[in-house]
Amino acid sequence: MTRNATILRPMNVAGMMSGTSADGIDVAIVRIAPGAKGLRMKLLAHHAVPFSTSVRAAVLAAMDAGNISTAELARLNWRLGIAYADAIKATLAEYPVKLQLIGCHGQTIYHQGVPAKYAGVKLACTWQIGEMAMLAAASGVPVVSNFRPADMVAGGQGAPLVSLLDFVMFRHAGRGRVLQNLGGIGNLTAMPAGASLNDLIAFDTGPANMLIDAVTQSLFGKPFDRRGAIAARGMVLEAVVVSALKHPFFGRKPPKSAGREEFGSSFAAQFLKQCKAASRRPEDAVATATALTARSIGLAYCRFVQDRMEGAVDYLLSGGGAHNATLVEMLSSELDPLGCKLGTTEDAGLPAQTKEAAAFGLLAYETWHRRPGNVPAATGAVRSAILGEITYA
Ligand SMILES: Nc1ncnc2c1ncn2[C@@H]1O[C@H](COP(=O)(O)OP(=O)(O)OP(=O)(O)O)[C@@H](O)[C@H]1O
Ligand SMILES: CC(=O)N[C@H]1[C@@H]2OC[C@@H](O2)[C@@H](O)[C@@H]1O[C@H](C)C(=O)O
Repeated sequence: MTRNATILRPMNVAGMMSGTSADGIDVAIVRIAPGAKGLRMKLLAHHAVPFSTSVRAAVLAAMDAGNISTAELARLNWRLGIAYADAIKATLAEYPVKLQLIGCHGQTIYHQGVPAKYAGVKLACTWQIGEMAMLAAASGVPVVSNFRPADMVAGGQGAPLVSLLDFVMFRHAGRGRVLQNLGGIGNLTAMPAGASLNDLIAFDTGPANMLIDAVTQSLFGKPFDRRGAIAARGMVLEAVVVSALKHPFFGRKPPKSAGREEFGSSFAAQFLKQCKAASRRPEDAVATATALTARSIGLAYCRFVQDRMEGAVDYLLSGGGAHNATLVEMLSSELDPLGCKLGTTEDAGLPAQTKEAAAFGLLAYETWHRRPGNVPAATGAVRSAILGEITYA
């Protein structure tokens, strides 16, 4: 397959995402083709491959690490390369699609979207790891990866990048739409009815499942609160929610991005301490973490989005948190009174668990055609940029 800067060709592209929850790798194979009104995308296959316990532990340790050896990072980089290679092989064994390209996000182990002083200069930085030579060799097709730095060099926060897919797949001429992903971190893309790419509002909303997972693991020894069953039995500790919402991230104006750096182990430890001081029932802590996610999203919508939307608004959820019934119910209590009709991306054609992976398929397609993939209105970049680098098979 040769690369062509001007002629867009239909392609089968696999997007691969392993996110801040560190639960595993989502693979979405999409058919992307030019159409009269822009690109058209169709989901051909989706496969989720969980990380093994040891890989998950290594990823979490690297993400929350104050201290990690270079040797450990190098090994993890290669181990993740093997995990991505295994994930694409498993997907293609189940869905034998003729692939032409892969877009692999890699695993974020550090993200600092805002410049800070380091070694005599101010810089922002981000790092997604996973040895892509493994993935290219295993799949036999070129792999686009390392999407975030080019946006940051253009003055953006390097995130969120999913906004382009939100625009391509979900914009609506007559209805406002908010796309809310509920991964480890939550993010939203808001599009007023008939919006152009420059009219988007997009930013990270704070923790989605990250805190719920940490609290559930610590108090119940389970990696997540399946369907929100534990939270449903608990009572929300209002004072703890109010205190947690004082974290400066929530009040900061977009563009903004977050990660375990803000809402990882030390935030969870402090939150748990407050919950334990307020109640002896562990399910109350899970309910309170779930309420914090819902409340922070409601507040973000009020503060940064509502003014820009007119008329009916579809609020479409995606990501693993869309399966948490208690979280969805709490979100509904926050958002219904603000005129938002809650649904999932599935209602508009893309299953909740596939959206982020599909986004990296689209971004790879754009890079392959030497077209920009960032949305400056979302990341805060001063210009658009072609994202990523290519590893050939
Ligand atoms: N059935 C379920 N019930 C409740 N929660 C669930 C369920 N399935 C998944 N989740 C939650 O979704 C999380 C994974 O979501 P997802 O894969 O969308 O996140 P991610 O891609 O790792 O994160 P990010 O989008 O921040 O990069 C799990 O850690 C869990 O908390
Ligand atoms: C640095 C990084 O990996 N950020 C992720 C993370 O997970 C969710 C949220 O924080 C989002 O900003 C981003 O991922 C999605 C795919 C994005 O860039 O749109």
